[in-house]
Amino acid sequence: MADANGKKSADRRIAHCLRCHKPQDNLPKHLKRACMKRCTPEERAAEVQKAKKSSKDWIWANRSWNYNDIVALLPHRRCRMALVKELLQRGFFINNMPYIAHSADLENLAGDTATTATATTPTAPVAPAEAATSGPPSPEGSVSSRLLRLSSSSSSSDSETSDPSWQKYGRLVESTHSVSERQEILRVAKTDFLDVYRRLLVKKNVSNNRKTMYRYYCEAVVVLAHYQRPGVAEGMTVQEWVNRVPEGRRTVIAVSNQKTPSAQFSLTAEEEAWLQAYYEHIRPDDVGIGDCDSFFLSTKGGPLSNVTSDISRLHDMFKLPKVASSQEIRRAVETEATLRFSESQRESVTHYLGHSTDVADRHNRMQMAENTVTMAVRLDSVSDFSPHTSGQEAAAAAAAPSITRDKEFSDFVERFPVSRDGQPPYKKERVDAGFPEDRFFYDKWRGCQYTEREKYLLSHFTQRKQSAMEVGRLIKKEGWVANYPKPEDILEKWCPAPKHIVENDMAILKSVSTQRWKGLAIKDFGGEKGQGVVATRNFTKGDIICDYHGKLITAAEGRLLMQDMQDEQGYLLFFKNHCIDAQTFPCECHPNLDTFGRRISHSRKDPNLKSLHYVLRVDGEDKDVILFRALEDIKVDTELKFDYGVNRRSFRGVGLDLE
Ligand SMILES: C[S@@+](CC[C@H](N)C(=O)[O-])C[C@H]1O[C@@H](n2cnc3c(N)ncnc32)[C@H](O)[C@@H]1O
Repeated sequence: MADANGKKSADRRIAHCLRCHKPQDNLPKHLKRACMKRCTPEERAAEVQKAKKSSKDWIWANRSWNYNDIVALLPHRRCRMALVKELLQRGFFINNMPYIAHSADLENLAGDTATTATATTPTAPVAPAEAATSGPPSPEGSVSSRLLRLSSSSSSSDSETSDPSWQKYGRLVESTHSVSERQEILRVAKTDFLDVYRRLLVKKNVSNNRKTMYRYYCEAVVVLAHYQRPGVAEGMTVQEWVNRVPEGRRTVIAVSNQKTPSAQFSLTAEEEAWLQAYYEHIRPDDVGIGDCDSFFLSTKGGPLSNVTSDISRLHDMFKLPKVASSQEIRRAVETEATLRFSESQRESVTHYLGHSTDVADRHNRMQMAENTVTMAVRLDSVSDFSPHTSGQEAAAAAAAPSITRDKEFSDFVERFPVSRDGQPPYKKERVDAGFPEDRFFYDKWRGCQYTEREKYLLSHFTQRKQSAMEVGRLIKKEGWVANYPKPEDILEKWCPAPKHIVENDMAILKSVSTQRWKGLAIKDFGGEKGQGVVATRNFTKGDIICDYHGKLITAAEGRLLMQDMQDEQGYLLFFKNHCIDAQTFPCECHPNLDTFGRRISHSRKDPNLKSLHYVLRVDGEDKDVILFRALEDIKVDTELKFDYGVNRRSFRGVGLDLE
């Protein structure tokens, strides 16, 4: 130990002088000669202690950065990567930095600095504003081959590749991601998984294969994201699931069965919702005659016999190399823990990983739940699974039922109302307002915004399903740069609008009023049939095509008119106790137009339109309107036809398409 007089000591360590801020390899000597030469030995000794404590505290608390915090501080990627590079060069550690981000970001950074540090195909962007979605696995083979590689062959790369800090960076990437590497399947399969999840929530059809993939993924969450033995997923019972305990922002599940030592792990609200979706929407289909009590069921209805193989199959499905054993991932976690945590924390890690059989006896249940959550949160720093939830993912999460945090979130949105065009609050604002500093509410807020934007986009397409390009144009017009649905997703979600929406849709009201309907043309078919209407663009089933324009009279008046026409229906359309009379051409209100509705032909055998009654507020008045909806997808050039509900007599016996 160095003493205050600066005598040589075996324990002399470099510490910064807190007065001149310079590093000193012999601080007592430095203080005596420079910064505290007029002070007493006791004062210098106290200063040395203070400086040492300061060094120690700094190392404990400040040498490691969380990549997510850097993202919050520096949303702009270039600035962020410059800081990341600088921090790494200065020997800081950065946790939660997905290696995929390294590759892509480094590539960009390399561009900035005219280096050719090569990174293989990035599969997912990572920053929140950069829409995190996992793409297909890189064709380049093994996970490690996809880790950052610094090229040494390129001529222009010399400055960077020979820079030892870059090489150090490369090593760092490889060494810090051994756990996250093993979790790659969770990232790669997540988009597909969430797609099934959303479908389950809205009760859309999901194929059996996709359901199986979903179950494999849930098993992988338990084993790869929560480091549990496969036996835990195999042995977990419905009873144990039902009795899960909410604890803070997480949910704790205790599993005790003969297959494996007792285990307890904690899921985030999102993960809980995923497993609940399996439980509610997939598992019931697999329950066999035996009514097995296991939470996860094989498709034959029995308990799972080999979760390791299931996870392996999940890797096959996404063309990823076979996963390492769950034993290995737990070992990797322990190694990380050795580097990062104190001794007592490491002991808790061991318990969390289920290595100890006496966990259940050591604390009461609540205490255990609390410890489990603390441990799980701590272990999050080891993993980079789900570091960023994209808007779409967050929307799914926001829609998901959760037994935790709902109340808190309503306070959050009261404080930070969700708006279609606003921004979620920064971390500082969240913390200042008394909310947790993690991203849970932030992500959920973005999820709600995403849902609002989705609704907004869908509301624009009441009359007909647009093309992806048209949706894209609207998104661009709104000026959204992140957290918005893909046009293809909007198209997939599109469905014919319900009556009350149609009746209040401004675009439809306008077309009814002006009689300008797009995508239609009147064509002369000649002969007895005369004129008809053809599509000049493709329509989708459910699209509103046009109305039957005419004068509204009573059905009795309509029947009188028919008698005058020898029972021919002509241009009269009956509905309920009413009739629309379109005999007069041109009509008084549109003297220069040949309106489409009255020209549409009849077909009982093969109609592609259906007439429906609506009450629209046209020019300030409620108006009974007959709108035509497409009964099927209609291709360009197809003749439009609806069932007049008439017989041969009404066509003077010449109806071609009559029964
Ligand atoms: C509402 S109008 C349709 C437009 C009419 N074709 C025109 O040229 O103005 C109804 C009349 O069209 C003719 N029509 C409609 N559908 C037909 C069909 N499938 N075959 C033959 N004539 C048809 C009948 O003469 C019928 O009375």
